[in-house]
Amino acid sequence: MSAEPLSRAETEHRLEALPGWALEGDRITRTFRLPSHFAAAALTVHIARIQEELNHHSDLTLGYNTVALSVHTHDAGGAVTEKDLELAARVAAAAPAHGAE
Ligand SMILES: C[C@H](O)[C@H](O)[C@H]1CNC2=NC(N)=NC(=O)C2=N1
Repeated sequence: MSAEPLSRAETEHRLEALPGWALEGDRITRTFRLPSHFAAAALTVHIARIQEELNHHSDLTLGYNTVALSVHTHDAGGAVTEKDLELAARVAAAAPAHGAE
C-alpha cells in the first residue's frame, strides 16, 4: 500500500466515507463512545490486534468510556497516507460490535 502523502483535499474527501473521523493538523482522528469502561478497554485490545496485522499504529487513548485514535504515517514524514485510511476503515468496521458510537 502506498505511503505517499495525501493532500488535505484528498484526505477530506476520503473521510466523507468515514463518519466521525476528522483531519486534525496532520493526523486523522476519531473518538468512540462505549457503553462501559470495560467495553472501551476491550475495543482498545481489538484495535491493537488490527494495528499489528497492518503494522500501522495509532496513538490510542482509553478514557472512562471512550477510545480516541489519532494517526498519521511516520514513514511519510508524519503525513496522512492510504495506510492511515486503511486503519480507520478497519477500526470503523470493528467498533460497532463493541457497542461503540
Ligand atoms: C518498522 C515498522 O514497520 C514501522 O516503524 C511501522 C510501524 N508502525 C507504523 N505506524 C505508523 N502510524 N506509521 C508508520 O510509519 C509505521 N511504521
